[in-house]
Amino acid sequence: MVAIQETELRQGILDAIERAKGQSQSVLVSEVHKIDRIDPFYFFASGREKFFGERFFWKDPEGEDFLAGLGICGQIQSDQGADRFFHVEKEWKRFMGTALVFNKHNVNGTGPSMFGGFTFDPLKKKTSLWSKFSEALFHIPKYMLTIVKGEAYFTTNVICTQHDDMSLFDKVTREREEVLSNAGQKPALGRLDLKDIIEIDPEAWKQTVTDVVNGFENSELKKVVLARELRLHFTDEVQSESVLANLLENQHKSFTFAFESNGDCFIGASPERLVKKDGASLFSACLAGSIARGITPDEDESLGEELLTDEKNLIEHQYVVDMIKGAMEETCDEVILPEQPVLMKMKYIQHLYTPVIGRNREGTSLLHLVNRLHPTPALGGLPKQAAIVKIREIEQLDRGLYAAPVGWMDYQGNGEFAVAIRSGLIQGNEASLFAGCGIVADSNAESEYKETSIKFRPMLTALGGKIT
Ligand SMILES: C=C(O[C@H]1C=CC=C(C(=O)O)[C@@H]1O)C(=O)O
Ligand SMILES: [Mg+2]
Repeated sequence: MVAIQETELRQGILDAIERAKGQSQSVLVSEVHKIDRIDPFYFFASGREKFFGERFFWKDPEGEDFLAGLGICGQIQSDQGADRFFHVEKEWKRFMGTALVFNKHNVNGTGPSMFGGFTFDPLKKKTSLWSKFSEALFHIPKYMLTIVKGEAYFTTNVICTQHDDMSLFDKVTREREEVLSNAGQKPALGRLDLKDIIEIDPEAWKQTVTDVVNGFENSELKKVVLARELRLHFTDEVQSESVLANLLENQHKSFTFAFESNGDCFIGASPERLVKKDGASLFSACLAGSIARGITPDEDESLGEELLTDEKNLIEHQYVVDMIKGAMEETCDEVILPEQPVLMKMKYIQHLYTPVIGRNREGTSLLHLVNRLHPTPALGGLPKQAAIVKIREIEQLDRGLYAAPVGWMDYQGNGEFAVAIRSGLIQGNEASLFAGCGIVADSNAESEYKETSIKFRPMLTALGGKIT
């Protein structure tokens, strides 16, 4: 069992209550301890009973960084369209401006941090599907486990108001002990009993692809990413833990995430980084252009070769490279990227991949970069604004957080956002899965349809579906 012996929390809470009285606003106290390693998945799962609907999980593709949060001690949200990035940034700064932080460890993702995301397009008409998520939604957890390079850190966040007294300290330390004593236990996972899969209007989707291709000639548009949806029904309630366990087992080289809000859970295993900030170092990625994996090593290699030389996929990819390079150059002194894409091989699919590294000029925040980059032409299209408008008009789908920035930021401004593809929304005993592909002048509706079918596989299999 992991125990926390020494704590500065008592004094912190005392000071924060005083501060809250003086300022007539609530004050966050955050304390970080280095602890013996706990499995972050066990930690997430251990919160089911007490914190269901208030949890998040995050793993980076290298499997080096994990964040898992239980409980919500603060929330930042916005349903405004245009300035939601700015709003979240402003609220976060306001929160952090008064916070008392006890953190001896200079490690990203420890101390006060928020986890969440921005929907793909706040101006798209919202359906009931995404009613549990705002256009921008971030949670500051009560308890957070951070694993960085094998070392474990535990953050306790407490909000103190002018009306609190020291009974708050007793309450928090008792709850924290309980959280830590449950956290190391292997969870019992529920069965996933998938009843049926409804493919939402595939013929209409193919027709839309053909219409977009035919429309390119007389328009400024060069690329539009179109997505489609599967609706799944289960015999029983789907436990996000079971899905997450399957994703962690099978999708190693992915950002694996789960984000709960009001009982629904957005979950996925995405190969695509939007942007990571570590001090002045920035990392982004261009990921577009796809082909299946081969059954034999020879077939796999020749499919990879085909992708690396295929004109249509190279164009689809190059649009993304040009946009990300241009955006990074605006805020970086130096931007480094290889001249040619390489292959990124995932379990069921291979992609063209160009990593981008930059040195950030001082003052550019992570959320500014997220705003500037989203959506890249791997998710929206080119030109950016015209593509978003086109998708808004013709796509028969409420994307919500699909293809949108999902990730975390800490109180020092470091953090990471993935592009939430290969993802789905779990709602009781139903789920919606989403997959899209980049439509360019040389696209063919049938082969784009097949490409989306492959892209459904990671989530479909994680939910107990069969590979077709
Ligand atoms: C939009 C998706 O994939 C994007 C990322 C990689 C490759 C893509 C492609 O080749 O079309 C897409 O741009 C998705 O998986 O839903
Ligand atoms: Mg494609």
